[in-house]
Amino acid sequence: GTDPPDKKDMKPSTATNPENGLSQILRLVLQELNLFYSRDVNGVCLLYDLLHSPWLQALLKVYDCLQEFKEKKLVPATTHAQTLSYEALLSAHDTVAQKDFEPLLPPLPDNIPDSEEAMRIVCLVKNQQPLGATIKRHEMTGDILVARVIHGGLAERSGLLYAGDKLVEVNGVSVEGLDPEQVIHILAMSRGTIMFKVVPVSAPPVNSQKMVYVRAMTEYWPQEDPTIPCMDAGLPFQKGDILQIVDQNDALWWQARKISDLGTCAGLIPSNHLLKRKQREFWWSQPYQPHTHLKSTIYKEEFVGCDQKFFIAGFRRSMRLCRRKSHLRQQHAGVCSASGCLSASGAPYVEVVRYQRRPSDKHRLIVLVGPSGVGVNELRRQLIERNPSHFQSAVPHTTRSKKSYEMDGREYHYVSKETFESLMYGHRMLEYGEYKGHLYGTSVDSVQAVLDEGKICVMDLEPQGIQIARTHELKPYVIFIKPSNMSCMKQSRKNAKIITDYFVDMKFKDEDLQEMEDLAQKMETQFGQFFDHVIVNDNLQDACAQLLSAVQKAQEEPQWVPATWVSSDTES
Ligand SMILES: Nc1ncnc2c1ncn2[C@@H]1O[C@H](COP(=O)(O)OP(=O)(O)OP(=O)(O)O)[C@@H](O)[C@H]1O
Repeated sequence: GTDPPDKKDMKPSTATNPENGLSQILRLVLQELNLFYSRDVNGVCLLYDLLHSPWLQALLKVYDCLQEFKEKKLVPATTHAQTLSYEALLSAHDTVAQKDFEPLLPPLPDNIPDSEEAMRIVCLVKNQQPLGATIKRHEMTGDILVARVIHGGLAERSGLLYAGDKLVEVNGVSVEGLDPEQVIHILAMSRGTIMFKVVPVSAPPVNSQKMVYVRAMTEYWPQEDPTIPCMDAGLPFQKGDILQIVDQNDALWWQARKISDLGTCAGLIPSNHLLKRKQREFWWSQPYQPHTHLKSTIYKEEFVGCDQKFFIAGFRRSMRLCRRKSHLRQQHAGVCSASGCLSASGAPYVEVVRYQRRPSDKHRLIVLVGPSGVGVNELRRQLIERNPSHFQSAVPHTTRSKKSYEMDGREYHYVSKETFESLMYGHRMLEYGEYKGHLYGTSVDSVQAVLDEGKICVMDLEPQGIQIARTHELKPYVIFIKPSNMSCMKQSRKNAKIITDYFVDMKFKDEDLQEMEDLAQKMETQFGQFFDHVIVNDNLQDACAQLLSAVQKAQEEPQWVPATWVSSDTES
């Protein structure tokens, strides 16, 4: 026949690629044999089958691999391994591979009753984590029942314990007549394998609900809630946390995980209904505390930013003072309850979905919120200044008359009181207030006008206005500008001046900084659930860079938004 493949072909670089070497040769031989096979040459079929056999191919691959390692100078991992040969390694591998590492379970007890099918023996191997099930005593029968099985816990993963199963024995000890605490004690004392004898619940609960994600509009601390069925199983959360609700079977206690911690076992949280009830009870239990007036004497000058045409709108002194005044009024009136502001509907949880803005969608409104003097306007100004053709403020409305140097639609939209009020009562004003006998405010339409131009509208809003802005048409992304700690603020605001009503620039006093810190804390407590992002404004440059990056992410990356914002888009 044909010449064997020459030596050069037979010595391919096995050291670099074990796919070559002998396997390569085998492939070549097979190719050639294929020619004979089709011509039906005697004995060729036999040889063909032999060379095709999987064991020979596998053997050759092993040989190639060994050859590759033979050429390398292998360094033993430990001194003990120095004397190991390949054979010893392979034999060790085989011994380990053949071993059964499943836990050795104790034999089933002999005294299983006749009604055997009514009992289930469940063996769980306890490790560091909790068993992930809670128990309770049946009020009438006194039976110890599995109250709930926590998602992602050991019991749930075993698939052998269900809520409603009746516990008969734990590690051979009858639980009849015992308190749940005594059973817990037995469990706590047990190590390794725990054997439960249970009477299975007749119809194990099926969780047919779809998994939902919610934003917590309030905070919850299981340690402070004496009504939680099992404190250790509770999931604490803060305002604004995104939770994955995995089980809503119980009307009072749901099971949830934080999206920042999805790998863990779920925890108990009060259901929507229960949490609402708790908040009502808390609210009524609070003694009446009139809100203290926030003394704020920092007033800014009328002509700030007047010479810089692109950010004239929304930076004017009257507008800012009016905004501040309205904030003080609302604080004084106690618009938000002591238990904190919830969503517009008062729901403690709001269903959310991931929203990714498509390039054809309008930009999301960027709302900056922060205590007076923290630098909201400074940051907004710097952002717009960076790229005025991309970022813009909304032009506010006012009922005051236009000054000679002003232009309608540039500094303000100058409108009559009637027009202003019709916008107000028609819920077209995101914020409004009165200053020196005139009305000032920013309308939804002004914001829309910026968005319609394909720009990003950046506005400064008092926190009370956030809820009004939270609509599917604006899809606001709220950034909280927060002061850093007092000592840092003293340092960073050393040369900063605040413009007062008296046309004299003044340095920040310690009281101003303290007031800012207190107000920031109040804002976070009352409105933290609405904040999509928080920036600490210590170093101005850093804060500007963070703002730019947050604004870009808000527009380009998926974000959690209320589900209604997205479903309204689909419907319209
Ligand atoms: N990180 C910072 N470092 C130093 N100075 C700052 C910083 N941020 C802001 N400032 C200065 O602090 C002063 C107050 O800031 P700004 O006018 O932006 O306050 P504001 O939050 O808009 O308050 P208001 O509600 O009174 O309008 C300004 O002079 C500003 O330049």
